[in-house]
Amino acid sequence: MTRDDLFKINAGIVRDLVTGVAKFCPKAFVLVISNPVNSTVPIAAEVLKSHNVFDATRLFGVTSLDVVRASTFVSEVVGGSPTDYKVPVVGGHSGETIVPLLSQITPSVEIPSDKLDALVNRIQFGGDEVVKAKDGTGSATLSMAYAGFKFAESLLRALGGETGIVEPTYVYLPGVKGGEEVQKAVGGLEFFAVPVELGPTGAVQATNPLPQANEYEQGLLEAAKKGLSVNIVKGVEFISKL
Ligand SMILES: NC(=O)c1ccc[n+]([C@@H]2O[C@H](COP(=O)([O-])OP(=O)(O)OC[C@H]3O[C@@H](n4cnc5c(N)ncnc54)[C@H](O)[C@@H]3O)[C@@H](O)[C@H]2O)c1
Ligand SMILES: O=C(O)C[C@H](O)C(=O)O
Repeated sequence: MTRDDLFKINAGIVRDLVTGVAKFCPKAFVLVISNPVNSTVPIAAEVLKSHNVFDATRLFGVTSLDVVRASTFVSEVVGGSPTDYKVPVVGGHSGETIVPLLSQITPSVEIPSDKLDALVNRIQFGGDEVVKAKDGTGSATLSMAYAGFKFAESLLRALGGETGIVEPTYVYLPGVKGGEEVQKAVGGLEFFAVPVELGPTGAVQATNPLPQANEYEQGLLEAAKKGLSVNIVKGVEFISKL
């Protein structure tokens, strides 16, 4: 089962939960982790829009697990510990829409060219690997819990006034400061995951790491854009065609 296969079940669940948010707690911060995140976040946005309570700075798709996996798999290739590396991962949260920017790892590391394709593939399809191994009994539940906790904790710290907190997250670009620049760089897509600075009001500033992407990463981005545009339309139409 792919994340997209989950659409049929989860689209309605997310729609109904977010309808509750729109009606009863419209100022809530909504962190969507249910798959397919690429489509469930657009569904949440459409529901909130239809109730005239949409604020893009309060809606987040949780993509932290891709960054957790990326730093883990990078450390397996170059040595050290996962916590030694910060790997920007942009795009979406499924297969080829997950784009690790390995040229921007900090501290900078050299990935041997004969290991590059396999490493990128493992980062993109690590979640599918787990789903397949669990054979119908769920997904990467514990790592998802860790990723969800990590993101929620960062947001709570930022809401509490701590500064300089940046997390990767899948956001509605036109509604977040700095998002329009990213949107231009991704051919007009409305949703895309980039590192976002969190603050007392939610998403305060999206950063755009795309201009520094190398040729290899530009190729990955092209494939991601195609996949994402289909996923986003699917989410939006699920609500607009009701
Ligand atoms: N974004 C990520 O990084 C990430 C990572 C892993 C899994 N996921 C997604 O998280 C979701 C949960 O994964 P899991 O492995 O824990 O699945 P799971 O099947 O183990 O658990 C799903 C839970 O949802 C409950 N549920 C079903 N319908 C519901 C409803 N209408 N309202 C409220 N709860 C309902 C079920 O009772 C069950 O406890 C899936 O959509 C999965 O794809 C996301
Ligand atoms: O639930 C899935 O399909 C996989 C999950 O999104 C993951 O990244 O582990």
